[in-house]
Parts: sequence; structure tokens; C-alpha cells
Amino acid sequence: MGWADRPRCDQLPAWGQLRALSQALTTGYDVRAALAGDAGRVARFSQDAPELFADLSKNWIDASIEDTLFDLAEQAGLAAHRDAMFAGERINNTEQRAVLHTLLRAPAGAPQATPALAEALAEVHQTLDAMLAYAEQVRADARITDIVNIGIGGSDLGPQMAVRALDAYAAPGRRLHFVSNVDGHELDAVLRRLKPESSLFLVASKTFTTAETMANARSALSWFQREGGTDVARHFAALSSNVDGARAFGIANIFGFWDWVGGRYSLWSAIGLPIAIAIGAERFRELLAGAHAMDTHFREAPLRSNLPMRLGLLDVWYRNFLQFTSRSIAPYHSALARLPAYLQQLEMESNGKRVDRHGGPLPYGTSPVLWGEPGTNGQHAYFQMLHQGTDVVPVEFVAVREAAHRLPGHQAALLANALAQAQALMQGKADAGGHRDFPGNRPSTFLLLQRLTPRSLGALVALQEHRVFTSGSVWGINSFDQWGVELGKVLAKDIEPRLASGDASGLDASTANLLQRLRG
Ligand SMILES: O=P(O)(O)OC[C@H]1O[C@H](O)[C@H](O)[C@@H](O)[C@@H]1O
Repeated sequence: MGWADRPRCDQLPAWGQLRALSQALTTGYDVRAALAGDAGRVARFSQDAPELFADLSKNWIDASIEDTLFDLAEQAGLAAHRDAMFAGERINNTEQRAVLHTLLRAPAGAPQATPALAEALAEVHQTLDAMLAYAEQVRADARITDIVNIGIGGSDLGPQMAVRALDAYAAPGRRLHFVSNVDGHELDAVLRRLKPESSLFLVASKTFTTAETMANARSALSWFQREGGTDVARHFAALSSNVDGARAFGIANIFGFWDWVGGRYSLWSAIGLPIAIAIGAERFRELLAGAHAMDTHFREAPLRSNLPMRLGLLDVWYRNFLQFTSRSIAPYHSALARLPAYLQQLEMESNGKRVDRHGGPLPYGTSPVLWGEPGTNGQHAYFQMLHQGTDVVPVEFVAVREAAHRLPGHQAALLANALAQAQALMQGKADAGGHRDFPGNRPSTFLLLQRLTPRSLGALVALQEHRVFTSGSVWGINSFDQWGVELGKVLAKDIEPRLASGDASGLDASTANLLQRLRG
């Protein structure tokens, strides 16, 4: 039986066994006792993976639970599904598309399963070389001081997250701006500081039809012309899989990509141009190499030491058997400030599905809510709830050992806080007074990078992509479409002219009332 036609995960034998294991944990799993009573626990639940170390030992998991999760993965055909993705099968079945973002980071000439894939890889490298040559040209052009990326969703979150994360590698004297929202305040705030002759606009849109991006691109173009800019070809470039659309818009410099790159998986494609402009061609290749190292790990490591699989299976355990509905991301590095927002799209757009890949409704939960802010900031805000709230929220710490700055004392303070929070969540502190009582036993995962480099960032992001693949695969959903974003777009198109005309016919009473108030 292939991965596509196996029974739904809740009908697999391991699912029932996991249910029984979870029911046996009547008062939750006692992580403190497990760590104290088993000298091998840290080794059993930690591992190295490319560019990072992961400690899962503070989670509500033991050997029998994890073994049963491995059984579930085997019964669900996870490895075959993964192989189908790498082989270019159209696993995005609702759009009849292959899912090949991993090909974007494969080295030139890497052996491929089919001639078609080898050809696609050659095209990937042609485009990459052209895109990186252009990035270097922009970097060498002292007249260009401001680069504005106009894009939204996957055409914004990845580049924005990575540019910020790799700021330590950016050449000084050049500013990157990200404009995504259709809210004109955002574009206006950027344009007010720019001059046409020193600005470069990158219009980033896979489809080149997204309303927000088209509105911002049109406004940027008219600002450019109004302010005396003349050479559109030099000051505008497009990053898109819709080359005709970009050309029709009037942009000559177009870097393309393919329909088999999902928006939220596209920072490795031409959509990564702002990153390449910020850090340079060589560093961009290192970002790709880090992701490729994680791809190889995901492809080749046995299930038991396959970190993306272990994390994705833990996510399934938490969501479906312990009913945890969210996960908090705590990056202890201020440059990773946009990582939670990036991961929100990655996981919630991929796995926020209520039907299986054939359209049948699911009786079990899928994507958790992801949220978070960098540490230590979160500690002074919502960590109260993590320590003493009524709900258990697993926390994923991301810490980086070496700092990129030399300010004395800060890094030790930062790392001490990361460790202390994970420790405090787990240990708790008994106090008869109630208000000062910390129940403890709150689960967390600790990911540790040596340094935040293009390579380690690439590996970290690819790790997250593949853990999302893993849980989505077990759940039997299509993680690669996003029909849920469409309805609101259609309704906005209907409402927009009504704001001018006041026509409320056919609207529900609440929307009609709000429409009148917004017009007033
Ligand atoms: O890159 P674009 O085609 O402009 O799409 C931008 C974004 O908008 C869509 O609505 C999708 O929800 C996202 O997955 C996508 O990344």
C-alpha cells in the first residue's frame, strides 16, 4: 500500500496504542522524575543534526511513547511520502504540483532520480547564478542605498526574517525595507525617506496577482515617476513565477521560479534576492548549503535519529494525544525576532487543514497555534502564563552559543536566561500560598546553534520545513495548498466598491452596519 492510499492515521494500530499510552498518563508525564530516575535520558532524547544540537529530554515523552510514534510513522508511510516529495511526484494533489523546494538548495549536478529533475536542477542553477550576479551588481553600485522588497506572505516573511537574522553579515551603508501591507501607511513611511535615484524596488510575488503587492508596486512606480525617476528598468526588478505578468507590468529585469516552489518555501528561490543583496552571493550559497545538509539528514538519517521526524512526531503526540493546542517559539537571539512570524506561515498555512488530502473531514486536530517573541522579552510579558497558566504550552527554545557582538556580559546573561527558563518551567517551585506556587513539569525543547550564520540559519529553517512535513504527512493532509486564504480575498473585492457606493444590499446586518460606520 502506498503512502497516498494508506488508512487514515487514526485507524492505524499505533494510533490506538498511543491513545492507551496517553490515557495511562492520568496526571501528566513527570519529566522531573524521568530525568532524575534515568541517567540515560538526556542521551536518549538529545541528538546532533547538521549545524545544531537538539535536547528533547524535557518533553512529556519516554522510550515507549517515542517507539510507538516511530511505529506510527512507519505505518503511515512517512518515509515513502518523503521520498515521493524528493522524487518530484505531484504530492500537492489539489493543485497537481510537485513540491521541490529542496531542489533549490541541491548542489549543481547532484544526481537526480529522473532526467526531468536533473534538467530542473540545471535550470535552478542557471537562475541562481543570474540572480546572484545581479545581487553582486547591486552591492557594487554605490548609488543604490535603499532596496525595497514589495511582497506579502511567503514573498515577504522569509526574506525579512533572514535579512534580519543575518544582519551581522550585511555590508554597511545599504538599507533593506520590507513593504507588505496594503495599508498605505507602510509604503508611505518608507517612500518618505527615499529618493528615486538611490532606490531599487523588488516586486516579489510568485503569482504576480496578489492584490496587496500589485497595489504597492503600482504606487511605488507612480511615486518613482512623479519624483523624477526615469530609468524603470534599472530601479525595478521582479521576482516571480509569472514572468508574463511581471513583463506586462513594465518590469524588464525578472528572476523567475517554478510552480513547484510554494510561497512559504520560496526564500531559497529568486524570492531570496533581498537576502543575497544583504549578505552577498557566497553567503547566500552557504544558506543553501546549510538547508541542503538538513535535507540530506532528513532523507538519509534513520527514523530514530532523524531530527525533523522526531520533532514532527512529538508535535503529533502533543496535538492529538495530550491535546496541547499551541507551541511557543522562544528564540534567544534578537536577530531571530521574525522567526516566530515566519514559522506561523510555515506551519499554520501548511497544516491548518480540516480535511484529508482527499477532502474528507478529519476527526482529529491538526496545526497548533504558533506564537512567540525573542527571549528575554517574552519573559517579561507572557511567560507568566507559561509558568502558571491553566494550559500547558510546550516551548521551543532556540539559543545561539556565540554572539556576533563583543559587548561584555550580555551573552552570558542571555544564555543563562534561556537555560533558567527551561529549567524553571520544568522544575517549578512548591509554595503553599497558591499565588507563588509553580507547578513545574512544563515541557520544552531546546535547540542550540553554535553561531547564527547563513549555514546554520539554512539548516534551522529546513529543519522546521521538514518537521511540518512530518506532522502533515501523518495527519494525511495536503500541507502544500492554502485554499483557506481565498474566501476573504473574494469578499474584499465585493466590499471595496461598496465602501464608495454605500450599497449594503445582500450583506448581513453586522457587516452592513460596520460598512456604514466605516464610510461615515
Ligand atoms: O507570492 P504571491 O503570489 O504574491 O503570494 C503571496 C502569499 O499570498 C497568498 O495569499 C498565500 O496565502 C501565501 O501562501 C503567499 O505566500
